[in-house]
Amino acid sequence: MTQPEKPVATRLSLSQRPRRNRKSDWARRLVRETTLDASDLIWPLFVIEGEGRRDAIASMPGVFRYSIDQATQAVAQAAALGLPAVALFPNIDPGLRDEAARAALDPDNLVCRACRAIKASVPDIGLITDVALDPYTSHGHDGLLVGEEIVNDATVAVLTRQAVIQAQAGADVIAPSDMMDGRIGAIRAALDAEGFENVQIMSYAAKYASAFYGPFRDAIGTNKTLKGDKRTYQMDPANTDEALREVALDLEQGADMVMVKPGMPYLDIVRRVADAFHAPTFAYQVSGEYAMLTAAAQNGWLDGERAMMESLLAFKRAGAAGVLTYFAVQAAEILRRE
Ligand SMILES: NCC(=O)CCC(=O)O
Ligand SMILES: [Mg+2]
Repeated sequence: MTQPEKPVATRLSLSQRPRRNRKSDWARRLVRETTLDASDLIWPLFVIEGEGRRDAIASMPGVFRYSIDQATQAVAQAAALGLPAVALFPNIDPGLRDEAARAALDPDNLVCRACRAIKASVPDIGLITDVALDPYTSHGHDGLLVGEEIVNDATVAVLTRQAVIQAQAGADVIAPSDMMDGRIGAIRAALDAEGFENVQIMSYAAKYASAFYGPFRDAIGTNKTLKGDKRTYQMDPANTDEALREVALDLEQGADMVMVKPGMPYLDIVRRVADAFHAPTFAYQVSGEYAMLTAAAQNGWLDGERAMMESLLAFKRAGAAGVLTYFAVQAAEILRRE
């Protein structure tokens, strides 16, 4: 066999060598365009009745449903790590779910009690509550079901009341995730009329009918009850201009912040929304995204920490002001260490 010839290197005459700016850690830090900070992260957490409970969620390893006492402790820890806000999602007793979502309007429901407890012991963290009916309906939909239809305007009337009750319980930010038309304006008017003009609205403005919500439905217990799908109110994953129209409407109606959901598969939408409106734009890295990354890491197929931090940075690079992520506490711990 003949020996392969050794290639002869000639020095290329290049005026630009982009690798120069990558040659060392300090050089990379010097030219870095995007940074990630604990202040960019919002932690969604699940609450459940009882005491001393931290129930594991099988499809979301490392995520728990907390009874109010445990949630309060967990939120105190989140505040100490510098997280600016948490978002509460209740797992309501199945016996309290009905067609009319009555428990959503009970000022002593799980979420309202959790708000009061958290506000009393961790006053300096932002408290975001979810406005939608899915945790409270027997059919698992975000709105009222009449025949086969999720009825818009009657649902908005309930959501408006739900928002006021949450504000009364101490919520700092109302986050409607239901995708009914006109709910932002109706909620803004009701909050103002009740003296809550300083309560913010973070609108789930472009929320897609996505397969990536599966583990969340395990967490709040709607996977088994949900009848049909949510395609008559959540957006078609094929659409992008429509997201801009949805965001425009919510901003006109009084949204202070807007959200795109899911996150990673929709970074193009985040970028378009951020560029078009220059309004605080958030992304929700949803349960299915968390589950994928965590499962791959647990199998040793991904470096979990690096993949997590890279995914969070990607939201910032796409133009997001911040990210709702189940990784918030883990990521904040890493950021503190660095
Ligand atoms: N309204 C909140 C959600 O639907 C969250 C979905 C997820 O994390 O999969
Ligand atoms: Mg809308």
